[in-house]
Amino acid sequence: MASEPEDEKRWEGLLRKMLPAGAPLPDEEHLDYSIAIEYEGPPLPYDLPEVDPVNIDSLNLHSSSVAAGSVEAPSSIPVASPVGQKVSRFNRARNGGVVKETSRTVSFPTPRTQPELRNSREGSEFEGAEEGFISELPVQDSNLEQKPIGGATGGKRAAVVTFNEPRDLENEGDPENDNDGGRSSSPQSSAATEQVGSPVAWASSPGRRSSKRGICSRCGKGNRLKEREWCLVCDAKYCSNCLLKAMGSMPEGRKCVSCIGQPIDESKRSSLGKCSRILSRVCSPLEIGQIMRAEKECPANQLRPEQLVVNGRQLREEELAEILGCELPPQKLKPGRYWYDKDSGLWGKEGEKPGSIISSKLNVGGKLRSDASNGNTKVFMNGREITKIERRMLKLANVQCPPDTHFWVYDDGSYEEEGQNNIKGNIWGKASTRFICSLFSLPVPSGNQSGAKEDPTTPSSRSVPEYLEQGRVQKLLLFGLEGSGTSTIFKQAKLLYGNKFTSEELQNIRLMIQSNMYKYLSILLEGRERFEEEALTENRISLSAAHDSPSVVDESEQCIYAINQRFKHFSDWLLDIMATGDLDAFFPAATREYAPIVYEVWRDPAIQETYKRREELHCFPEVAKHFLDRAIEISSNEYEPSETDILYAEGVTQSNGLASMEFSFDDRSAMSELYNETYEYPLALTKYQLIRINSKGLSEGFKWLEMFEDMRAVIFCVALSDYDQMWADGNGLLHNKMLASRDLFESLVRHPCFRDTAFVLFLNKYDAFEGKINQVPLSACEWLRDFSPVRPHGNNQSMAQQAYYYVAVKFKELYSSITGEKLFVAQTRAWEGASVDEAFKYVREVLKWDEEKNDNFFAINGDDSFYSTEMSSPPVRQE
Ligand SMILES: Nc1nc2c(ncn2[C@@H]2O[C@H](COP(=O)(O)OP(=O)(O)OP(=O)(O)O)[C@@H](O)[C@H]2O)c(=O)[nH]1
Ligand SMILES: [Mg+2]
Repeated sequence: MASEPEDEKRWEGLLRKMLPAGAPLPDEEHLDYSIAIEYEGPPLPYDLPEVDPVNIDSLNLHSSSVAAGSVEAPSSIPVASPVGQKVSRFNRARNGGVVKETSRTVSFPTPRTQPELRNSREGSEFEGAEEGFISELPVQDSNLEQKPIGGATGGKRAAVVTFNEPRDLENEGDPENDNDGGRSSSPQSSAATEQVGSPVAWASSPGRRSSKRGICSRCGKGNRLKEREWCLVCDAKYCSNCLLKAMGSMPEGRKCVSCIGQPIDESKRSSLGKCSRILSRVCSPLEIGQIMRAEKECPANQLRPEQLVVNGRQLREEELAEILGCELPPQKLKPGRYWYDKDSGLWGKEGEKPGSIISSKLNVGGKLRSDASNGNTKVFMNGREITKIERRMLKLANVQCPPDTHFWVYDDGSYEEEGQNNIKGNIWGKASTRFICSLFSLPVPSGNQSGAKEDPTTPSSRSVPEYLEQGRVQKLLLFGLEGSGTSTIFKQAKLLYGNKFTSEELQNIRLMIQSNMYKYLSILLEGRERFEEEALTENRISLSAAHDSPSVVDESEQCIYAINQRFKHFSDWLLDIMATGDLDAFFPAATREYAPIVYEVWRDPAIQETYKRREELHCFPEVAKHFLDRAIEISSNEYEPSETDILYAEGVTQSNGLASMEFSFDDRSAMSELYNETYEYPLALTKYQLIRINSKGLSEGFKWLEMFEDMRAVIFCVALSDYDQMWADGNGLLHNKMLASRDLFESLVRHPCFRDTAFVLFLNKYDAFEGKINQVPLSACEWLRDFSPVRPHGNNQSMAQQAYYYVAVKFKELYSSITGEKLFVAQTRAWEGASVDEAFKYVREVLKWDEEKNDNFFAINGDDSFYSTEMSSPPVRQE
């Protein structure tokens, strides 16, 4: 850890660099807070106001009007200064386009000057130097940032989750106000409210971080892309150069020297003890270890009992100690109002479904109330009326729960009806129930607590404990119209990110492959019948035209689509089975028995002729050949699907199409790679849970979607090559498949569950699209009929690219017309691992940017026309 003398040395060195050679070092008291500005821009169409060198406040400065290309004379220059500070240099050069701060000498920021400093940051935030870089990353809507955070404009969620009333409503909605808004919601004011003893006062306030962006509170230098370290108490933040000077030896973790001893800003509690990248650059791992420990353990940063209300009663000192000291305490406890069921150990935020299961039998807070979680199901668990989602989970777990049922649930999950003294079972006993709980963010007891034996081969039981730590897993819902490629993408992600297929899953996939083989063959046989009939009819017509009499030739002999009697019997048998939907009844027994004939039929010239016309066959997938060529091998008992087979097998699971996996990847973003940031200190990896649902499962009016309300993002998958395909809806009506995809997408975007959820569009099957676009015009889909490609060299690639962008833009326009937000688009070829990997990394970037947008850390000011910018910028990902 840097000692104080070392700090001093560093500081001295800094000052010496700033001062003219040989100048004496001023003592701290006499340091000026001075600003030097250089304007490097083209001649301005107005004159910069004369500056009173003594009092920069005479300028009445605002931001935003001076930027490259701005022609409107601003009433002011984008610089404001601390009240009453001297200007040492104010330099106006006129040969560039931006106002740029060149140097500052600063004194220690005192608590009084920090909020004032924030004003001065506004000016230099649009430096514009990184435009090229920005275009490589998901660019945010420039209009977005002007929206009030969480305002009524349909804006997305603020990144900081609150479950109490915000402290300062006035400032919260208005980022502009936030120049001093930080002050009104500053720790000082929270400390004052705290005296009143209301935990509400400690709620996180989404507005508080608003407009501070990337300007260092100490040196005033700004760069919207560089990271800053925030003080845990106040709104000040520091660049890597100023961090150590401003925060000293950090005896209570990351706090300005002047904030030491003060309670932390509760919205930052979740970052306690988590090292940031910037800190890992300026301190050694040993120092970081000490700082992080101090941050987590020092008394000033601890929760206080009065900040927690449990079952309607504020906690006492010893109760807080009991909760924090128990075997299974609530994770990431924040100030607020909670309910606690001491019999089952269920714990949740007041008015909400249970969030976790903690140790039972703790004597804390008041008595559990029936309306604790605001349920309205008339089903009661230990006296609490449960929520709808809990009731659904119980139903799926086969627990009978008609209205007016009163359960008694114990901490091991066993339950009985009240007054019956007869244990009926264990709610969380089955792996499937725990799986459902994990999908719907309902807690399950941890392994040793539930006593339930976990089957280590099921994905659910392996991953469930991870979900207990709420907030660590980002849920991604993967969805799309039938055949769009969601299961291929899911499996690809599973292979990519180290999730092994369990033996049960492999067995499922094997059966799927074997049964699909018969499906493919039946499509061919049906097509063959049709082609044969057509050929014969044509033949008859031409013969009768030629001879003016009915033909006497044996027609079937001549037709290329004719098959022999044995195959004909087999064909009739198979098509009958397929028609009755009874295929599964024959498996797996029939698999081996019929394998030789399947292979023979497939090799038959009539079937090969039919295969040549596969484009005319409804729902005949490209992968069919891959499997039919190996019919005998696939049908054998020893067959184990290879990775390619797994990918090509259509589907993930045989049953309901619901599949889930957890993964994480290196958290370094493209940004950090570009900045050559090194990770000397291990950073926590973000975990993702990818949930894939089958669109067929949604036939009941999207009822299921309600279960997925807490998704971090929806990944909507569209097969690009579907633009000329037809698709039959539930009523058998045929629609263009791209249109059907669009409509499905629209219903999802409009669905209330996803109002605050980011969307990423995967435009899949680019390979098939590339192959098709020159044969079939994009206008085969009426929605895309306005596509008018430029044909510079008539080359396929550029045509496919143009068409791809066009489709992307159509979806983006649709999305933005509904939400006012930007849709992010990635191109995928699900069969290629690298392509899927890139797409998921893109999702990771989008989520980071989405978070930052909500935090309003970075203000991105960009031109946002769909055609000019988007065609070259990554909201549509380029390959
Ligand atoms: N050419 C090509 N085919 C693909 C691609 N992605 C998936 N497919 C194939 O398209 C077909 C449908 O893909 P699936 O992953 O099963 O699609 P899905 O969304 O799961 O569809 P359902 O299972 O019907 O709900 C399969 O035969 C895949 O092998 C791709 O990028 N290019
Ligand atoms: Mg599938």
